Amino acid sequence: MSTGHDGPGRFSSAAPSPFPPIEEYAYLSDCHTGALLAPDGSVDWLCVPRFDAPSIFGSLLDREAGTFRLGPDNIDHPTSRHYTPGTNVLETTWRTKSGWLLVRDALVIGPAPPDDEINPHTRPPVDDDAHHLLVRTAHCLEGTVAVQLICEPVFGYGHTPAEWTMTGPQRHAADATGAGLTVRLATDLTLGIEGGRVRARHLLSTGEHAWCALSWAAGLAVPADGDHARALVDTTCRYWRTWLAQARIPDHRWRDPLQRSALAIKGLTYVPTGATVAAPTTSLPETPGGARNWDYRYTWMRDTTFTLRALHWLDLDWEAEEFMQFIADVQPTEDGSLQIMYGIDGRRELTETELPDLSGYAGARPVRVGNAAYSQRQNDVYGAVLDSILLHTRRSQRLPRRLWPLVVSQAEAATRIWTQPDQGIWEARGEPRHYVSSKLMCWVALDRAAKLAVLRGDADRAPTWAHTAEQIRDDILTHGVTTDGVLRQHYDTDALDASTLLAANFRFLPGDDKRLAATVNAIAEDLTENGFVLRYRTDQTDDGQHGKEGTFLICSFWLVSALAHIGELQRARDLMERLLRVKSPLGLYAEEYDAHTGRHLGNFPQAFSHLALIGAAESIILAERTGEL
Ligand SMILES: OC[C@H]1O[C@H](O[C@H]2O[C@H](CO)[C@@H](O)[C@H](O)[C@H]2O)[C@H](O)[C@@H](O)[C@@H]1O
Repeated sequence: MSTGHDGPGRFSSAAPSPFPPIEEYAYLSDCHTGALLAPDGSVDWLCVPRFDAPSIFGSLLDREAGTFRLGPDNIDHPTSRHYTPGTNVLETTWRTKSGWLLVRDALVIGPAPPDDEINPHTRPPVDDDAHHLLVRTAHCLEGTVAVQLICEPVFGYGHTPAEWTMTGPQRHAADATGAGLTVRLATDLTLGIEGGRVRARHLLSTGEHAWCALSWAAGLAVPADGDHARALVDTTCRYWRTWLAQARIPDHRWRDPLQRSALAIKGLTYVPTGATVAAPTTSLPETPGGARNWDYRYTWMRDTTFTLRALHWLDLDWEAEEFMQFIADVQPTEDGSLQIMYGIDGRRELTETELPDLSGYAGARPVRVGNAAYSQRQNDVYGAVLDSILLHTRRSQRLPRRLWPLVVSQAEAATRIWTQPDQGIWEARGEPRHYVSSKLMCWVALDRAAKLAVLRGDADRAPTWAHTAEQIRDDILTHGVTTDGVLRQHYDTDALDASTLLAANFRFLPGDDKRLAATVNAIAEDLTENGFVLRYRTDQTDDGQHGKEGTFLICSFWLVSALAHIGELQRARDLMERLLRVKSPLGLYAEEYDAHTGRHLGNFPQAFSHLALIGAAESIILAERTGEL
């Protein structure tokens, strides 16, 4: 593989980076896998058949690891890009010297009922309707445009170039094979094989259409013709709109970002199991050119349960139903507690390895697959799960019988471990510590478990769990607060940590508590860069990593919620508006934001950022409506 750089993390100053900025990618999803599209019309990331499979288009991580372009010849910058409203279908408009072209891209999912049958109160159609098909249509709006198609898969994360064979007599379909996988490209253009790629070029005039589709479905089913291809794009639009129609999105000036966040989150869901990935990518760097590169294509208990919390507020409850099944089915560890993360199919082992042949995004190495965090002890996980079960129980007015053993085992696990150090919510790879946010989430675990026991009428367990919750609370307020009355990162430091903002989100402390106000203000003043929140200062924290990182978007959104909770509504609104201004051109967020360069950093799009956006908007909107939270 080419490195495209002259040393780790160092690009020649003469040549601009060949990697588009992370925030310029568009995201498509069929709820089995996701694709990232660069502004020039190239699919730079696609793993098939599902999120955690090896990539077939991996240019995101190495410019020679495979790509698939459809767009005008000789022009790289579109005039505009937007999602078809209410969908995860992309529309790109190009203006060339001789004409205008519209390209639509969809990872096909559907069928959905016709628009007039949308009923927000009924369950949507069975939504495992992915076609395992990427459809791309082109329409010349005016003049003439030379359309170029280049499809160059490289299988196994850039390892195995495709071997192409034409299928059928007309050179309108070809199969690419490599690493035990075959995908089929079909089009109305005339294809030519050039080694590991196929290419086509065709002049379209006003009103003319072209299409292509890539299939990895069983039987490699492809559209019959252009009408069918366009109908599949429309089907996909209907699918997303049908899904979105179930949501109760407040009629507020933030309606658009709320909708986009809901669509992004749903697009991170793996429908066969109800699990969500933290992000569809691996190894987009948290430090430019650096080594903080992780694989996020797994389901973290924390990320998913926080996601469900956000979706509940939008009345999107079916996702919680599915995920409850998932957690009831996954295999716990030997002591009965849940792992902190699983594969999207419930797999327990996520062994981390490096792919040394890949250059990494803009030279950021290593590229990792798997995630060693899976075997860590992170004591917040029980609270995240039990909070989610309580919320779900209240919303659905029933506690499914099969979840009760899980409630008991997680409450017992939290009771057993809350006094012990752990790796914390940030998954530090240094020494285990007595993290305040981990203990706070253990309090959440026992507090929510006690409430669930009351709902179930379990008179024995409810008081025991409530008593343990009180013990944890006392312990935190004794050891977890500095002499300035601020919640600290862990018991042996006075350093700040944005995860202590969860004291507001999970109502560990009431809005008028002085310690909460002191913590929120300290974080706003001392843990920010240009007003955006760091999760902690890397020079004050033993996280087992090197190098600085950007501000963490979830932490900035948490600060919005916390400011609203302590009654600082105008400060909350101001920060929310700033955060909305730094969204990507298509309304998406990565994990981090570099407050100095304005660039997004880390995996993209990131569920954490979008779920916290919804939570922050909720805090402000509720406060605006009622004058209280
Ligand atoms: O930066 C260190 C850690 O980064 C990842 O963890 C982060 O992402 C997780 C998924 O969104 C999230 O649950 C966690 O709170 C974040 O700190 C990475 O997965 C870890 O391996 C890594 O140590």
